[in-house]
Amino acid sequence: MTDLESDRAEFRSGFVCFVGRPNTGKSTLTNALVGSKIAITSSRPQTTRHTIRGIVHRDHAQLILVDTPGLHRPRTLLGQRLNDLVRDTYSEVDAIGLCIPADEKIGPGDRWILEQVKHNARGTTIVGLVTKIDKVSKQRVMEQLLALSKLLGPETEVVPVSAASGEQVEVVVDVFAKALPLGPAFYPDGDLTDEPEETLMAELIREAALEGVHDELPHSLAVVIEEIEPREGHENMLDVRATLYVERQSQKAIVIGKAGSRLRDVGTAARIQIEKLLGTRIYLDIHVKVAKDWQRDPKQLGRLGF
Ligand SMILES: Nc1nc2c(ncn2[C@@H]2O[C@H](COP(=O)(O)OP(=O)(O)OP(=O)(O)O)[C@@H](O)[C@H]2O)c(=O)[nH]1
Repeated sequence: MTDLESDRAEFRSGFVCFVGRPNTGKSTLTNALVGSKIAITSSRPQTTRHTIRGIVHRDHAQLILVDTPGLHRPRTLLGQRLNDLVRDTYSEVDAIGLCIPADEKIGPGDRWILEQVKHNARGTTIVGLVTKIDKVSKQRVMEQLLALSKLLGPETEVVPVSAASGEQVEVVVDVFAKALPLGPAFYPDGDLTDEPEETLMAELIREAALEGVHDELPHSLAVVIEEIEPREGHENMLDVRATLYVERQSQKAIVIGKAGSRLRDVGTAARIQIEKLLGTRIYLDIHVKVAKDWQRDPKQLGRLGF
């Protein structure tokens, strides 16, 4: 065998997802691994909605990261569909990373998620990840690694990592790579995500609209990209028209703000992110509409892409 052939014979590729309570650093770790902002992150829990794949290319492996929304008790049809989606994801991946932040005690929520994973993905490799290690002392990291190892059992690997500082990120890649089946890459080098750009644009607008708002909004907010067109008379500039759906008039007022000031800020923040994503200037026009109880209405859910 030539060197190249033996390299190919050793190549591994497959699907990985990170699970854990809200705010445990799953999206940030995804971004650190992929090296580009593709999954939404925010300081607020439960903002990750769509199954977004980021692709990690290395000489010896390709990891396709599937970012799932957090599991939670379903109270609406949307909640139910999100949970179904998460469970399907568990059973389809090759390896699952259970994220536990270094600065929080392991609790019933973590144990419940582990039960769900074990129940829905028998035989799938589980890796324990102690995240945010930059936030605590080495001693505390050690204690958390031991606690997690005790929870997962002696056969399961546990890895400390900080997505913020980058410490151990490559170790995480290697540990997951080992868990993947031998086989060629699924995606050509250079592809970061197979989500259509429209979905990513909608996510960026949603993320900007959620920044700094209170608990009730996250699940009441959906964004649809209505139209993308080249701007007339402007080379290299796009007109993007988006609709931001809320469920109630009161939420519309929150999103728009006094004399439209908040919506303007949301538009600016989203525009900057979308321009980075597309590498071109855009003119972003966001309309806010009330779609009453869209979370409970199958027809509206379908239209909004759920
Ligand atoms: N210091 C530090 N903060 C981190 C690290 N990783 C994530 N964070 C912060 O923790 C918060 C939550 O991170 P996310 O990546 O959004 O968490 P998540 O698990 O995807 O959250 P959900 O989408 O709600 O499920 C954010 O404020 C991040 O900036 C890390 O390695 N170090």
